[in-house]
Amino acid sequence: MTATKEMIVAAREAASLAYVPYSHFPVGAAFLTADGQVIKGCNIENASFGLSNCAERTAIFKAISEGVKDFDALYVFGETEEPISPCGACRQVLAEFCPADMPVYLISKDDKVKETSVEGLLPYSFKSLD
Ligand SMILES: O=c1ccn([C@H]2C[C@H](O)[C@@H](CO)O2)c(=O)[nH]1
Ligand SMILES: [Zn+2]
Repeated sequence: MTATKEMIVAAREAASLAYVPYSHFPVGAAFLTADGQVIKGCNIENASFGLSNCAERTAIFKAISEGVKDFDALYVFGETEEPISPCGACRQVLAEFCPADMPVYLISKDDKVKETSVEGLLPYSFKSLD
C-alpha cells in the first residue's frame, strides 16, 4: 500500500481544527476504513494539561464510538521538519484496535512521508485478549 494524496490532505485538514492554545502544535489524524470512509481527528488541549487528547486518539475514539472498527490505514500530520512520531499512549491505543500490520503514514510539514505500521510503532505490545 502507498500513501495517497487525498488522505495526506485529509490529515492536514484535520490538523486545521486542532484546539492548541497551550502548545501551538496542531496535529491531524485520518483513518481510512475498509468501506472507504475517512475519519478525522485533531488534538484537543485543556487548561489542565494532562487532560489533552492527541489527534490519533480523537480519531480512533470517534470511529469506535460510531461502530467503525475495520481500519485500513492511518495518516498523521504534524508541523514537524521530519515526519511526526506518535506518543506512547496513542501507540498503545492503536495496538488495541488496529491490525498489527496496518500501514501508518507519518507526515511532516513539507509532506515528507514515513511509512510504518502499528507493530512498527509498538513492537511486542501489551494485549490482554487473545
Ligand atoms: O503524535 C502526536 C504528538 C503530539 N500530539 C499533541 C499533543 C499535544 O496537544 C501537542 C504537543 O505535544 O501535540 C498529537 O496530537 N499527536
Ligand atoms: Zn498521542
